Amino acid sequence: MSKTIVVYHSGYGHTKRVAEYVSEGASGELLAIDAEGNLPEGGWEKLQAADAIIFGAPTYMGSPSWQFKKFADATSKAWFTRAWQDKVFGGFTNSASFNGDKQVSLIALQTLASQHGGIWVSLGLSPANTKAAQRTDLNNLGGSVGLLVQSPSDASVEEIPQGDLDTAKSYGKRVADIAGRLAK
Ligand SMILES: Cc1cc2nc3c(=O)[nH]c(=O)nc-3n(C[C@H](O)[C@H](O)[C@H](O)COP(=O)(O)O)c2cc1C
Repeated sequence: MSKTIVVYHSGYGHTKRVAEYVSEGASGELLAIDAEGNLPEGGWEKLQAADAIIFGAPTYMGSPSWQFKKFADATSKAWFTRAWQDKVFGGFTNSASFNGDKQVSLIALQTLASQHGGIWVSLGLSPANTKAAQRTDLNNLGGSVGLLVQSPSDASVEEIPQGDLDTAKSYGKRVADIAGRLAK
């Protein structure tokens, strides 16, 4: 079985809840970036041992949070030795607006994975974009590069649309399944 790590930052808990769904789908392990942009003790070793790494960050002012960016810059140590070459990668972002410039964050995560020589996994779901589509549907936000989640600005952590959370679980499973196939 492949080993997936979901490494994420969350300022107010919403992205953390999304990360939990992604991790559940992947049968993976969560690794939180703290409020100072640092990993806990042993975090880098966990990432090194993973077959798949899934990046997660809230979109703040049109890009991943600065704490995630601090982590991203710190991955340059792994980059120098090509330590993450050919690992499988995925990524997700969560923000308040339906659009909210989430795609900018997602492309930043995809670019980070590519800098490391990683194999990026797309969302792999058709969009639910008909008149009948609802927020309980899978991929109602119509993502393709990776996972998009919308948490309304006045929503509690428990009020994130269920369709987005189900999409998160499905995406985590997809990344882990692909990592499993490549690990054979
Ligand atoms: C500093 C800051 C900047 C934000 N910028 C955006 C933004 O550019 N687009 C958007 O849709 N939401 C934006 N939001 C809303 C957050 O993305 C949203 O509340 C998200 O659920 C926060 O996730 P978290 O609870 O994991 O921190 C911003 C929130 C903060 C605090």
